[in-house]
Amino acid sequence: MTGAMNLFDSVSRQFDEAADILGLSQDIRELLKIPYREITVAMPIRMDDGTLKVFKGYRVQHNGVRGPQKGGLRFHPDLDLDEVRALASLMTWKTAVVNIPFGGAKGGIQCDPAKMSQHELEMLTRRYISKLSMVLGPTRDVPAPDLNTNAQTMAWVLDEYGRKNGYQPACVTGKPIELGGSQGREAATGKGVALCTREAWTKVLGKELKGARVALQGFGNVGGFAATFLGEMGARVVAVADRGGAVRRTEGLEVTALSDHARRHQGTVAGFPGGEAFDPAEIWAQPCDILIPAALSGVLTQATAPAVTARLIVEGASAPTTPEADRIFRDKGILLLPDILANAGGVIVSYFEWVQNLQQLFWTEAEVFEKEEKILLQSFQDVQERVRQHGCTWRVGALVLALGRVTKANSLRGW
Ligand SMILES: NC(=O)C1=CN([C@@H]2O[C@H](COP(=O)(O)OP(=O)(O)OC[C@H]3O[C@@H](n4cnc5c(N)ncnc54)[C@H](O)[C@@H]3O)[C@@H](O)[C@H]2O)C=CC1
Ligand SMILES: O=C(O)CCC(=O)C(=O)O
Repeated sequence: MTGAMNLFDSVSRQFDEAADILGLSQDIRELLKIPYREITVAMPIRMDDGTLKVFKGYRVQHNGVRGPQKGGLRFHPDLDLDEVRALASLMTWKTAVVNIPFGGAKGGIQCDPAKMSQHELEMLTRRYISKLSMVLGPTRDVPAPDLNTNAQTMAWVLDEYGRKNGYQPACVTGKPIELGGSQGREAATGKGVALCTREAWTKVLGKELKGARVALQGFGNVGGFAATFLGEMGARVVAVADRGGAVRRTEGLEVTALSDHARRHQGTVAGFPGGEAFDPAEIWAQPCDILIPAALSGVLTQATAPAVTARLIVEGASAPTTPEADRIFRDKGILLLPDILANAGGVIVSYFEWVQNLQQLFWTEAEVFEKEEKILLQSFQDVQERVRQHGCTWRVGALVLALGRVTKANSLRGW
């Protein structure tokens, strides 16, 4: 989805920039780049109309030197092994940036959930987990929600894993509260995006958040909650695009009404009466101060980046920016907060969910949000320190921090 360069090459290029700063040797680079394990599974499913369809699923466990491997499960028609590999490596760096005791993994199924029934999705999720359960588990690899998956999907994961292994709620995070999920996990990623946006906008750029114009691609779990929290902080959400359409309003969209509309219209903002419709492909050119990609990978490219007028970009999505677009933003003086910091709120609260499950404890939402903010703000400062020290971008600064922690763990283990 990144054009000429595949996503893993693109992520590897970013890795090399940070590895150069740290002076990492070729063998250590190889050790850190090559995933521990990559699995492809074929899943035959009897569809509701009686036909048999074979789906492809993937799980890449990139690195487990700092703890069990951790990362989401995504459903998308264009998903392939290369994309999952790239996203798995980003999880290793993300858990290291925020210093939680996990490695990195990612998985998914090549399917279009918009064209499938709940029953078909349940069968497919169960088949996927049944094929992979021997490499999953609370101390091995712990899945979570990602693009087009949610708490219900994680409930099926819990149930299917439990068939072979007994009831182990810590085997998956992002579960419904009723099944041992954590308060605050659903909103956690969007909350983290909003907190990072606030820190960068007010403390790094020295601007007022009240009235600042925000445009978002994606209004699902990440984009929807990010918009809600930023609205509460006084920002103006002026444009939102999703798979179904796009709406804008210079004076600011009413975010609560927009969320209600999306809930009642198959998750899309299309047709919202409180704004003007526009072509979703035009989202990057919308006049705004803060731009938040919160949907797909590889969407900010050499072709789309020149149109961006924002002063700050906050990556809610995983890997939305290609290296070419990164360069364009740097040259234009646009500050970009990378995914491995900006959207880490989700995995931070997944860590809290795992901890609560292992201890059979339940924390309140206020406790969860307070702890999330503490870790995220510390990580923000840690990255900022690397940026100052090396005069680099925030992406490279975050990677320098992460690679430092992972290589240290490697060497302590004797590698
Ligand atoms: N859910 C989580 O906790 C985390 C998610 N992320 C990342 O955030 C991104 C979004 O994930 P979620 O919000 O969980 O997914 P979601 O499935 O809840 O929402 C996805 C949103 O993207 C929109 N979208 C899909 N295709 C589109 C297209 N072609 N053009 C424009 N919009 C499109 C959908 O309409 C929807 O609004 C992904 O890149 C994911 O990796 C990162 C960290 C954690
Ligand atoms: O909550 C988690 O474990 C990981 C979510 C995820 O896939 C991500 O942060 O990109």
